[in-house]
Amino acid sequence: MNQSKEQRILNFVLQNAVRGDPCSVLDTIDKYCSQKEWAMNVGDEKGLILDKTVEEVNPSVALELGTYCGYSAVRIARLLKAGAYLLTVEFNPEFAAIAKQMIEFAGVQDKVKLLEGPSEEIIPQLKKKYEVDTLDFVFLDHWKDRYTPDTILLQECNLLRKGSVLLADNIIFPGAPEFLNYIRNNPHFQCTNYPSHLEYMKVGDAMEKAVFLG
Ligand SMILES: O=C(NC/C=C/[C@H]1O[C@@H](n2cnc3c(NCCO)ncnc32)[C@H](O)[C@@H]1O)c1cc(-c2ccc(F)cc2)cc(O)c1O
Ligand SMILES: [Mg+2]
Repeated sequence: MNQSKEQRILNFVLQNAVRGDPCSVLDTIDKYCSQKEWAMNVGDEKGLILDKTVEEVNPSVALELGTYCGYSAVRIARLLKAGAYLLTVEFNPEFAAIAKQMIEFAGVQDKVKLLEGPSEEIIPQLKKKYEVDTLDFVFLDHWKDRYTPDTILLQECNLLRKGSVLLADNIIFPGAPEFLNYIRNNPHFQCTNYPSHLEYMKVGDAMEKAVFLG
């Protein structure tokens, strides 16, 4: 059975990156996906916006929706302070298995909890089953039509507190128009747009930051 693209990305990392060095894992994925096979990692350009936001928030508890191969999980986890952790949610078992290996190879496994399942099932379990009080930072990068329902669900589950920061990928391409309309017209969120480019391409894209006002 021939390999998946995601398996090829992982193998390229295992063979070319430095074990325990998150930056080398990120650089190696970016090299593979810009030179050999495009993949939907947040990438190096939008990755810098993600980095700056994570550094600004300095979260104790972070959530990511849509792990995929683990690129942004490694990107976020490498910046977390001692004792802080990232919960990342992925419902495709093949991608989850790849991301697990990616996270372990990068050496950030002690800061990352990979939760396998659909976000709409996992979010309501975060308080009781995963002992979360509130979330300091949320990175949305899963199916674009799920950004809004999951943002509503996070509020319904009392997982956001005054100052919680959401960062959403792909505002322009593939686009999340319904989410943009929801979040920009919601008086409980203060929004900021960060223009950029689609990963590994010259196509325009953007990220949207939304601070929960309580
Ligand atoms: O579609 C994009 N991302 C989706 C990510 C999905 C990942 O997240 C997982 N996932 C999805 N929904 C859920 C869920 N809950 C919701 C469902 O129950 N719960 C848990 N996990 C979930 C999937 O299994 C994948 O691992 C995208 C496309 C382009 C793109 C640009 C240009 C092109 F030409 C083509 C594509 C660029 C990007 O940066 C992109 O992020
Ligand atoms: Mg994306």
